[in-house]
Amino acid sequence: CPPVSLPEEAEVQPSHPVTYGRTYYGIMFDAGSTGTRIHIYKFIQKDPVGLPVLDNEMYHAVKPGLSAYADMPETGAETVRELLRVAKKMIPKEEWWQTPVVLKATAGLRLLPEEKARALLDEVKEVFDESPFFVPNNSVTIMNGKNEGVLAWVTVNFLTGHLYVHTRKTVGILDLGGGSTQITFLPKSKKTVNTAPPNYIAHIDMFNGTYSLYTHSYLGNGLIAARLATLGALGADGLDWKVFTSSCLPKKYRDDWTFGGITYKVSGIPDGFAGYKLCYYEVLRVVKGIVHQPFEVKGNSVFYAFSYYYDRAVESGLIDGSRGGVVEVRDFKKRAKEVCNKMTKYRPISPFLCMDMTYITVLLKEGFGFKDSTVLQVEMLVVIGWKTGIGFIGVNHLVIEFNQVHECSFMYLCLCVC
Ligand SMILES: Nc1ncnc2c1ncn2[C@@H]1O[C@H](COP(=O)(O)OP(=O)(O)O)[C@@H](O)[C@H]1O
Repeated sequence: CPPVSLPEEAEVQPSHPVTYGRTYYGIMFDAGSTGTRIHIYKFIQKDPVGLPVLDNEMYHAVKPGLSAYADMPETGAETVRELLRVAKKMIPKEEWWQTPVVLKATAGLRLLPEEKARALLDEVKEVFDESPFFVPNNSVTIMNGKNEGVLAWVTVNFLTGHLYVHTRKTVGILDLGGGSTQITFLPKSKKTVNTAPPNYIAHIDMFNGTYSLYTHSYLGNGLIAARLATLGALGADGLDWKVFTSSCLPKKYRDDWTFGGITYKVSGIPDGFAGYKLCYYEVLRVVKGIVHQPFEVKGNSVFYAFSYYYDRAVESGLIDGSRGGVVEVRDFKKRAKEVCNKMTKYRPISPFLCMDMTYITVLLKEGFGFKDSTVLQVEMLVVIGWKTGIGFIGVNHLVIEFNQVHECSFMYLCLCVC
């Protein structure tokens, strides 16, 4: 039973290879804060007037992300070169020259000083230029947070069958990355739009209409960046000797922990206290006064939550990893309390599980202002190319054509590899 319903007009393509028609390939890199991922697509154009459809996707990932190489941009770009080797193996040689290669970086590079991010992008561009693939203009860029949120919204609403002409009933999205977190939904009430900071409203053109979405990307509020902020390690000096402590960590825990290429000494508070309550107040500082509460979020909208919401919900046993599941905000809170108050039991999973679960709880409740009873659909979004909108998306094992919405004028949706 697929976890999402199909759009009414959607036609699911059989997964067996189609052997006729013209074949195209496309390469998309998702340069996230915690890893760099390559998606290699094979498209087949069945008839000369139609859009190409997805026949196959190949995926490969490396850790850490590009931002870990902030001081060694050439080494960072080498990770991209390695991944391009995979593409060379997968794509027939005679197709290389017309296979576009694109890289979109997200929060990891947004968090770096501009000149360091620039150096990384330049090195990657050089690797692209040296490759036999087709390098379109602006093929190596940082995607802005607004587009990241909007694309995720388009993706999930397409998959859940909410994207059609005159659509009104849609679902919201909550994406928790390593460096940033995004919230996007289509407000039902005017008050949500009028009370939001103006730059939180994105106007998108779809199906010859304009939709005003509430969307924001909070840079530094991704799960891993929030750990640093909770520990007070964000932008700190004296990293050689300082030990960053937290009551969200097991008392006897002490280790080196690396994020974004920087290593931090972190520990619990050996002769102090650990547990949910103290942890709650520690992580509250990372959220309070930073995250805006949209007027409407207290209502009954449906939200899909993915990325680290999904990862942690699975790890803490809230949902089944193969199916995803429906949870209420209070379930995250209940599980956070349990994990924090029984840290030794959960330590083998991750010493950070208490901090992470508490952060998720605080972000949802104190940050966005969700009620305990708000229902979240927590899914693994195996998104194929959502960041470039190349056009095909899958949730769990379901892969759907995206190109029936091509009549829209939304640029990402309309971008196709041809
Ligand atoms: N192809 C993918 N399919 C499903 N989840 C993914 C994929 N790529 C990344 N993720 C999830 O995204 C999260 C990490 O986000 P990341 O992209 O590294 O951070 P950011 O968006 O803040 O730069 C993790 O929860 C990871 O499981």
